[in-house]
Amino acid sequence: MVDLEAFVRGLPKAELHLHIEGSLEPELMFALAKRNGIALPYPSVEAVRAAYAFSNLQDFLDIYYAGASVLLTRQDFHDLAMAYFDRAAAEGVRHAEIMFDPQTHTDRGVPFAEVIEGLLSAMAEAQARHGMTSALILSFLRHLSQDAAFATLAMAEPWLDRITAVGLDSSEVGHPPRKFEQVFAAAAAKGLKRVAHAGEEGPPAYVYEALDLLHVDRIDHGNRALEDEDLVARLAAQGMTLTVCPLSNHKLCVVDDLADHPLDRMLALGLAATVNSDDPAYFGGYVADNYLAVARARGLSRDQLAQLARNSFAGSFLPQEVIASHIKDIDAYAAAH
Ligand SMILES: Nc1ncnc2[nH]cnc12
Ligand SMILES: [Zn+2]
Repeated sequence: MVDLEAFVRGLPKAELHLHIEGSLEPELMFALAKRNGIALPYPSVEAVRAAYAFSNLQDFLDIYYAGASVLLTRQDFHDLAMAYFDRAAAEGVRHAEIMFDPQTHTDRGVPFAEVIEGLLSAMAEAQARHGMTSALILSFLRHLSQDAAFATLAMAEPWLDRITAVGLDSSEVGHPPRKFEQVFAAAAAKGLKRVAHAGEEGPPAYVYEALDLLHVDRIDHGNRALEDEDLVARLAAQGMTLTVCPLSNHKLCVVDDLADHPLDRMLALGLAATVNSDDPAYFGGYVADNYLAVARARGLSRDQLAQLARNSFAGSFLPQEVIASHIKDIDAYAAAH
């Protein structure tokens, strides 16, 4: 029997909650800053890492947006995404649905085309190099206006056939899903799927709004849904996928201690929970690290880990027959290990 780490790394997985800007490692941040002649407010890679101590979501977001300022050209976005795909492929990720925040870049004068063309070329290379499939989720920044989100959707128009879904991220409290009801309806009318961060720091009411007003296909995080029994029952009955991010939850103080993480409680309640890395360069681990950390902290069984991996494909936007084939691979892997 292989050890737990080897089991987790070999387990076929999909990653459903990954901000590509959050995979910018300090080493690449420095390399891109140099390439683009940008001065960073940190003297070294070690100083950047030392700054990654957060007491809440906003603390993190301030540093995350500052870090993204080194990304200027399509080559930068390509290199960023390739670094993620290479790492993810090496730890058993067969499919990744990655979020990107166009407004973080277009508001600095970086053309939308530079961002998306760099990401799309990396996605094609990941398929060729690793046989890894991927999809793009265009995320609106919720601290900005719905009009700004509409302008972003308009910019994306020439690429809509290569964008799978829209998402909603950034500062949650004070920016409820209802603020984006019309732009999500417009995205749905264009055939896009919908996801939204809800219940990370925001109350259960925001999860209800994501369901009832944004008509989401997945909830990103969803931790605070556990405060409302009726909501839990509804999410379970609907089979709504929750993209849970254990190391992020710990680093952003959504949970005080990983030993108190509710992941296995979610599974026991019948929720379709999955494990994801959110912003791996900032939170200290990629997806396998998240599986491992929560498995150790909560004493999860290999059956539970395999269930989480099945949930990741079942909650993806892949065609049903492709999902079924990945789940067959997980069944065979779990039986053999
Ligand atoms: N965990 C998170 N919550 C909200 N917005 C984000 N943007 C990047 N990571 C995020
Ligand atoms: Zn996130």
